[in-house]
Amino acid sequence: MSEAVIKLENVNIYQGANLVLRDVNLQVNKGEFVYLVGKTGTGKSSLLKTLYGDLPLKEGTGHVAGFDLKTVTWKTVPFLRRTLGVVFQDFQLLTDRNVHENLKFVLKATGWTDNNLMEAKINDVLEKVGLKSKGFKRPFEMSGGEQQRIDIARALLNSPKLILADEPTGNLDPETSDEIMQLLISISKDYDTTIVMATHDYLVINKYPARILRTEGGKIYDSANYHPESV
Ligand SMILES: Nc1ncnc2c1ncn2[C@@H]1O[C@H](COP(=O)(O)OP(=O)(O)OP(=O)(O)O)[C@@H](O)[C@H]1O
Repeated sequence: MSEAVIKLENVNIYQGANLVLRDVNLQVNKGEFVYLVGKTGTGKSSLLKTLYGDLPLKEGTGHVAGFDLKTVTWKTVPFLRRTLGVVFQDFQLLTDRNVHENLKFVLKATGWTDNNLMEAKINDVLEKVGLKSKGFKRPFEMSGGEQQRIDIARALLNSPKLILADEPTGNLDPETSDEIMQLLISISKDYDTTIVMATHDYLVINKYPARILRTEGGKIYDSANYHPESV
């Protein structure tokens, strides 16, 4: 049987008093790659924030990577975040440290203490993203595509079950976007990692077709529920 990494039932998502998405029922399984599309302001980021515990779940039930979103508090949210990797459009790397130091900072902040294990892990993730020789560089000495790879390397540090990516190709040229997509897809395949990727990039979606969640008019439409033969 497929293992659910995300399961939302009858969820209503609010920003303040505003109901942004209503009656969300969604299951995403281990190793699945899913796009999240929709016009600006229709709730893509709000959904992602709910999944990583940045927006509290007020109505409905939700489970992410084994965590019950209803019971996640400010005390337990760091544990949820450790089982997730989050990748943003703007890379959010520390500019005063080189790549290696950026990655080590995250490992220490998430409870790693053994220096040898940390070094091995940093090597591992840099190799996966194809930047093994760039550990000494600072973020501003790297191209946008390289910075995005580092951001992905950072997301991989704690071997996440789920990666949430908010427009990871948003600032990149088509060729570099393509390379980042190939990297994300290979991560999903090689590590059986579930990936949910918010994007406006239809070039990417057409080239790498996958299940699509679309936010529109306060609802989520799921291509997995679309069966033309039953219409
Ligand atoms: N911090 C906030 N406080 C109040 N309302 C917010 C907040 N963040 C977003 N909203 C509102 O919630 C709705 C959904 O926003 P959200 O950022 O989830 O959309 P989005 O689909 O991710 O948009 P984009 O494609 O521009 O990133 C919008 O009406 C927005 O104005």
